[in-house]
Amino acid sequence: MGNYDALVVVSFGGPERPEDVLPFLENVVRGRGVPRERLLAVEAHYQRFGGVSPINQQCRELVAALEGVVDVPVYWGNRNWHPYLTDTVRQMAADGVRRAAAFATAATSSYSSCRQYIEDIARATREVQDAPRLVKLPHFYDHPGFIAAMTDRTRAALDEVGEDARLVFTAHSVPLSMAAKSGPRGGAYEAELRAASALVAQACGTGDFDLVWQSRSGPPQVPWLEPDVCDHLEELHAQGTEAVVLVPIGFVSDHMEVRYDLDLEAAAKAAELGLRLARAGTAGTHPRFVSMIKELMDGPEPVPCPVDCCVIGSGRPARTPPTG
Ligand SMILES: CC1=C(CCC(=O)O)c2cc3nc(cc4[nH]c(cc5[nH]c(cc1n2)c(C)c5CCC(=O)O)c(CCC(=O)O)c4C)C(CCC(=O)O)=C3C
Ligand SMILES: [Fe+2]
Repeated sequence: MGNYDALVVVSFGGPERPEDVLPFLENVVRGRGVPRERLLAVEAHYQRFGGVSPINQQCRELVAALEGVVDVPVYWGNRNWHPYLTDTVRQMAADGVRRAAAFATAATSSYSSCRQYIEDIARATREVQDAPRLVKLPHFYDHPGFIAAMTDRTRAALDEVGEDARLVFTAHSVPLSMAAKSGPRGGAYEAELRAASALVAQACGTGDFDLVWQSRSGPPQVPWLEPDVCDHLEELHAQGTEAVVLVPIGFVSDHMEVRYDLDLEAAAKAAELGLRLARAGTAGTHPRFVSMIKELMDGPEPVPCPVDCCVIGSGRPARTPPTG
């Protein structure tokens, strides 16, 4: 059983001032072969929001909600921007924390959504003297708490746009090479997202749904998961679909990918096509999502991922296209 003396939320991080946007983006893509044009395009997304990513405020709200539910101190640290996980772990050590549960704000298996958080945790505990032990809580893509929260959000969107709407689940695209290497046997990223989507669709009374991808990055010659959400809206429109609910099943809060790529880009595409569109919320601080985190802490000690699980080559997505 749990037996933790603290909880730490481990997240992606984001800038909160215009001048921090580019340094943040450079942290995210360091060594990943993302073209400069893509970086500058994404910089413009952040600047359109005043240089403020919504993700940090959402993490603060999750921490506040957790403080009302768990009976140990709750900390928060990021991969790509302040507060950095290493600084948080240093504070935890100073506070005398010895063994903490680590909740990463990503539900699925893949290098980006799991292994990279394991590496972040390992680096932070290595860099800090007398660091507490951090135990990463297990994946939760099919946990009843996550599914209940997403079902509630999806039902609310169906109420908004009409029960006849088609359910279109979306998640962050990743390179095909990363998707293939996810989970202990490969292919887990897509399989887990499809399983979560099916559970939410079923709870909304349908077996009929699509799973599509968004926020593609990387060089154009490297293949990523498809179809893209906007292309899919065109396809649905061509087939006579009149209403769509977009469900961001691959994200746990309404951060920049959701606000920009869905609420601006996909919404503009739907308007152009004359499709009725509603976007379901993310789990955020839904009470069932928050209580799920406590349940994960109270559950059995998680079995660590196998050492080669979700590892991609040098630990990075392929930078050159496959040949042949
Ligand atoms: C699977 C996945 C998740 C879900 C799991 C999880 O949540 O962890 C996720 C979440 C997020 N991704 C985010 C932001 C970005 N992701 C980028 C780039 C990339 N994402 C990738 C994958 C994922 N990303 C990949 C394979 C890349 C290519 C570069 C690389 O191989 O690493 C870039 C670079 C610019 C660009 O888009 O090209 C940015 C700015 C934010 C914060 C948003 C905010 O600020 O509110 C969040 C929560
Ligand atoms: Fe990302």
